[in-house]
Formats: sequence, C-alpha cells, structure tokens
Amino acid sequence: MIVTIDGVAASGKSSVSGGVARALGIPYVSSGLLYRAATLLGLDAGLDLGDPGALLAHLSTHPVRLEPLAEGNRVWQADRELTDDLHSTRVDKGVSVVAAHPQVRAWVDDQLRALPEPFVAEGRDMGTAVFPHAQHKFYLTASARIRAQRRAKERPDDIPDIEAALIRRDELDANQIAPAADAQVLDTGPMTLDEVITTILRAVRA
Ligand SMILES: Nc1ncnc2c1ncn2[C@@H]1O[C@H](COP(=O)(O)OP(=O)(O)O)[C@@H](O)[C@H]1O
Ligand SMILES: Nc1ccn([C@@H]2O[C@H](COP(=O)(O)OP(=O)(O)O)[C@@H](O)[C@H]2O)c(=O)n1
Repeated sequence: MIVTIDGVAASGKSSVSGGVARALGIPYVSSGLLYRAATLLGLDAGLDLGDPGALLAHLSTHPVRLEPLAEGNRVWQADRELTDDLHSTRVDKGVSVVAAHPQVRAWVDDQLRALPEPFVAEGRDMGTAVFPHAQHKFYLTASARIRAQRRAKERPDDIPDIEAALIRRDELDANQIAPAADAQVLDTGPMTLDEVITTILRAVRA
C-alpha cells in the first residue's frame, strides 16, 4: 500500500505524513529531503545550481541515502549526516532551481521507486508522476500567511520574508504541484495537525 500526501510548501506534509505513518505502523518518505540534499551538496561544492550535468556528476561520486524512519527521515552522504543542514534559508532559496532539472527529478524518483511498500510518500508529485497507482492520495493547502506563521516557529526570518519566499517557491514549483485527479484536497488552514491526521486516517481505513 502507498499513501501519497502532496501539497504546497509548509502546508504540513511532513508533520502529517509522520503522524499518519506512525498510526499505521509504516514508514514515511520525504521526497523533498532528497531535493534538499542535492541542493546542499551542490552549494557546498560551489557548483552552479543551474547546471544539471555538474550536479549529477557530483551526486554520482557523492551518493546520498535517505533513511525513511517513521519517527523522522534522515539523510546521509556516506557517513556524514545531512539532515540538520537541509532546512536552512540558503537551501530553501536554491532548491526549486535544482528540482526543476529533469535529470535531478529522475535521480530522486529512482530512489523512491526502489523503496519497499508499504509507506506514506510526501512531496509535490507523489500522487501524480511518481506513484500514480497509489491507493490513497491527499493534497494539502493553506494560505501563504498561515504557512508563513507556522514556519516562522522554525526559521530565524520575519513572517513577511518567509511568506514572500514561500510564494516565490510555490511559483517556481508550479510545474510539479497540482493535485492528482483522484486526490482528496484538504485546506489545513482552519485545522489542527491532529485533525488533519485523523481525517486522513479515517479515509485510509474506510
Ligand atoms: N494543521 C496544522 N496546524 C498547525 N500547525 C501545523 C499544521 N500542520 C503543520 N503545522 C506546523 O507547520 C509547520 C510546517 O509543517 P511541515 O510539516 O514542516 O510542512 P511541509 O512538510 O509541508 O513543509 C510545522 O511547524 C508544523 O508543526
Ligand atoms: N516531490 C517533490 C518534493 C520536493 N520538491 C522540491 O523540493 C523543495 C523542497 O521540498 P520540501 O517538501 O522539503 O519543502 P517544504 O514544503 O517542506 O518547504 C520544493 O520546494 C520543490 O522545489 C519537488 O520538486 N518535488
């Protein structure tokens, strides 16, 4: 069984996926962490993020491993853990450029499709491009202001700056963010995290 949870930036995908996965006793997979890892490695190596050839060459000699644990995904490059460095403002700023390269998308998709079922997969295109055959699909939204207010608790920046950056990233990600035709769309703005998780669990168990 595969459950997909897609949505715009900071809509609650990873928190909700973690809660749903723990309740079901299965792992969840955060696809965005792989795009973030490719971005971090590119930045650290001083590469041009607009050059997919250079990025892919670097990734082939610096393999990245996603550990899809139910209590929180972790990402490794050899024995260096990248997880805590993946949510910085500089990675936020560069990641959409990296994710726009079809070669990078194929690098991520190959890793995701190699994972053994069952799992919850979260990202932008899990229910559309990567796992169109998934049994249960959800798509999370919320206004940019609410998402910025939530994310402000995790970033040092001001709410208006975070909101502008989220809107910019949604625009850059527009090619890969659309709900699957068979996804249930949830506006999480007026909902608590627990309400979102409970709504999804009820639909999956029905
Ligand atoms: N329904 C909700 N109500 C309140 N806060 C939420 C809700 N969903 C997520 N959050 C909080 O918003 C922040 C962003 O959520 P996160 O799961 O990281 O989103 P995403 O994976 O889509 O970027 C986190 O601090 C999370 O705890
Ligand atoms: N399935 C996915 C997941 C992420 N991404 C890219 O990776 C970035 C980071 O994704 P994320 O899910 O970690 O970001 P947040 O929504 O948590 O802020 C997105 O802004 C997209 O550019 C993507 O293109 N496709």
